[in-house]
Amino acid sequence: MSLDGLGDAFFPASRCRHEGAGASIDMVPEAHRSHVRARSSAAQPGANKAAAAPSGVDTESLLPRTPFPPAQQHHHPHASVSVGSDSASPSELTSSSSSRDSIPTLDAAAELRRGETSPQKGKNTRRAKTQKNTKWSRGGAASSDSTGSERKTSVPHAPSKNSQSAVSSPLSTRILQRPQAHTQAAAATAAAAAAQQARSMATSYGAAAGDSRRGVTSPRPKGREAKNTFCRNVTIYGHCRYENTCPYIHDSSKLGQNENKMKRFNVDSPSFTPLQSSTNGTLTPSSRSQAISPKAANAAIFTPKSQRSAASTPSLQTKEPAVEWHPQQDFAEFVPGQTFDNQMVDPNAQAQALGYDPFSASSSISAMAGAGHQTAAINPYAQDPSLSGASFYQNAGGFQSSPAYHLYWPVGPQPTGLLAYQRTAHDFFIPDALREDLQKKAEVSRQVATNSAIPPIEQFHSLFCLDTSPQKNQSIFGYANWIYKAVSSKDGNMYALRRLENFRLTNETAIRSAQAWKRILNGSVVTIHEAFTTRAFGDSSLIIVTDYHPNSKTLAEEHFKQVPMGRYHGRQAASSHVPEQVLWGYIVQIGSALKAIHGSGLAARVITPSKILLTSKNRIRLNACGILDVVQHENSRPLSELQSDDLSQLGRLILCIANGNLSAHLSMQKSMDYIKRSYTGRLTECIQWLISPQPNAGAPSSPTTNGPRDIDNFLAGIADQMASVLDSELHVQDTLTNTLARELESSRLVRLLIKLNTINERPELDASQHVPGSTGPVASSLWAETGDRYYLKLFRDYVFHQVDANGHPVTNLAHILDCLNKLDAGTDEKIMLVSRDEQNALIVSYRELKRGLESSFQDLVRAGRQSGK
Ligand SMILES: Nc1ncnc2c1ncn2[C@@H]1O[C@H](COP(=O)(O)OP(=O)(O)OP(=O)(O)O)[C@@H](O)[C@H]1O
Repeated sequence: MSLDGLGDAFFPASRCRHEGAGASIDMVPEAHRSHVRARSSAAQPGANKAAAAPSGVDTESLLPRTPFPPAQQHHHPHASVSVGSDSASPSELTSSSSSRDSIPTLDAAAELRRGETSPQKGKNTRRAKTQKNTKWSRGGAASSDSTGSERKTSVPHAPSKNSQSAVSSPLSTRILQRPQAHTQAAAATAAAAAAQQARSMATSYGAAAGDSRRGVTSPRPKGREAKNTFCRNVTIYGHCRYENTCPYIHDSSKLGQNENKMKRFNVDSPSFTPLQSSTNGTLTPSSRSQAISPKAANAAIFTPKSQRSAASTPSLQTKEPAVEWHPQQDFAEFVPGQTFDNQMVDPNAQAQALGYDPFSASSSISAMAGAGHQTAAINPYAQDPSLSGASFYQNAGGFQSSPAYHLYWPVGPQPTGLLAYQRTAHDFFIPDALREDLQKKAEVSRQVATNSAIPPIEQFHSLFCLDTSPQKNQSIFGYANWIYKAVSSKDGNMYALRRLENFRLTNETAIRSAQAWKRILNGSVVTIHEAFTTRAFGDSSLIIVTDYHPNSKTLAEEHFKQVPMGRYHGRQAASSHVPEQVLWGYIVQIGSALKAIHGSGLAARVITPSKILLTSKNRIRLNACGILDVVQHENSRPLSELQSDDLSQLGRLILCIANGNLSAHLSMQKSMDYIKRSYTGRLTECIQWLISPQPNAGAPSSPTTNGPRDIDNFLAGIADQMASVLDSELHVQDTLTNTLARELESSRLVRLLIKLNTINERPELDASQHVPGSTGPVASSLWAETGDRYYLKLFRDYVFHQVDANGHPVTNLAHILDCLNKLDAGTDEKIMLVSRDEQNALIVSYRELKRGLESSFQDLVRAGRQSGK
């Protein structure tokens, strides 16, 4: 355990190092060094020469002149440091934890000595030699390589032989820095002792040493120091054999009461050093560079104050390597909303917190300790099986109201002159017209008739009548016909069922003629699936099953609508001019349909405004094809005649639409005059060619006029218009593709929101479920309120619950989209998350948040799988 992190956390300025005196400075923990330097500098400007001495300078000779004794001046094996303990200045730092001093100075002591005598030698070798030859020698006579500093050596009650190498080095090193007066006294006392006695002391280390050391007693600690200093023997050996006489504290609880209540900040303040899970699953202290930054995944567990309890968690002490002794206080769990004082007076709770490591529960989290962002292991776009059960239907089973089409409708003029990076809210969503069209289709598709008396037919159920008028026109098929929307129980799809009332099937082959129409798969033809007769309606009805195109209307409804109410009831609505491009679009689409139909040896036979569906803007489909083949099976005309009639019907259709009059073909000359006046000669010529009764009239605008009157010749004549229509359709396709790509972005954010809401404030999942191999008691903190989840909770507030300076809600769509997009990308940008009680402010990056989101969600998925087993 290094104190570097702690030192950095509280004393960032102490990071600067003095090159020349590195050995001596490294003896002192970072925090102490900073303080000691400050004090020394304040007391005597020249004091810092020791620290600032260049390499090669005899730092030892400088040390005794230091007016203010360094932190290691304690005469006692207790490594605790109380610098300037008689000062109550808040800026003073008091280290009450002896452990902090002991371990970091072990190697440093050797470093110092190596620098003094034999820089070439290895650390361990040098340290052993120091202990053997110089440490316990007194007066210099007994030591062959005693130095001035070593003659000052004085170690009161040494702990034990076995621990000599581990403990004596730092002690001896500290003695090097004793004040001049004290060392001189020690030297005088030592000079009075015989060399044999000195050797005996060196070998009988720990045995009745107190007597022999009385002559060189260290200065007794000041009362307040002793009160505030924990006995090092207890911390190292578990007990102090001199407890009755030892002035230091042996009860850790008293330590907290005596000292920590007085000093809010000191080097033993709760550590911000995160415990990182290494690859083998053990905890290691974070590196110096990571001391204060709250790395989301690996930082100490965050437990809101309200969630924290003293419920025990397994101790980490048993996991620690024997040589790395960690003071319990160093591993305090960071609890938002909890003051440092509270943590300090409860060392047991902190010790219990050591063993609790929610992060080791997830293998994915341990991967976070790595420097790389291991996103490859997690595919955020993969379909989670846990999500597969989600309903696709809005308001399914609940109250159904009309979709809120107005939600995104632009109010007022659109802003102009936006810069390249500026967007309006509408830029993030699909165009309003398309969205409304799709939503209406979905709404119409779900329409059901309550208390419907329409019976199910074969596999079709939930029949819903699509007819808009109760008056049925029998002129087309010779039968009254109705059309229903129905759901097939075979495949669950919706179909349109056209029923011809009172149809009597006299010839079986008649109904088989519908089979040929099943092969017509053209984008401009409503596909026929089957035909059958039924008596489900109480009569003999012919049923033609076709594709269902929700929210479509006929060309008759589009261009020849009747005014339904008022004095104009029944009258044809005033015609509006139909653009020529629309007419060409109709011609090309129907031409394409006829090409497919005629190519299959069939004829459409019904090309009339009421039997052509407009399924979306300018998108038409021939409807009710093949019905006449069944109904007029025995009175059928020659195919060539029927196919030529298809072209004539197409001509009349365009003529009527262009004139805005369903009976325009009855006054041909007048209607053609209107066409000539209102449209180009190219369209006029095309219409004339279509309605011309001559069988060999050539092709419209074709170089030769001798071609046959068929669909191929017709399409060749309008090739230029077909290319134009094809190009506009390609543009439409591109636009839709871009819209789809934009929606893909929205679906990304929806996935994020799903995960975020699945994790946030989940009440039932306890953290203890995710500690693999945990034998300790049940963790007290709720899963959703700790670790990564706590960050994510604060992030949710940051994104959605922002308020302005007056506390009013901020509903900034740009902010929300910005945050979610950055979270999805996992950027390195850092944000500050503030707890709701404003007692904690955490700085995290989107990258860390993303890792936490993914790992937390994986925790949930795993927990769900486990419960399913
Ligand atoms: N395959 C279909 N999919 C969806 N809606 C359809 C389908 N076929 C027809 N419709 C709708 O059903 C309604 C009635 O269609 P239909 O073909 O009966 O026209 P109509 O105006 O009633 O003509 P007619 O008076 O000659 O029966 C129209 O609004 C039409 O849009």
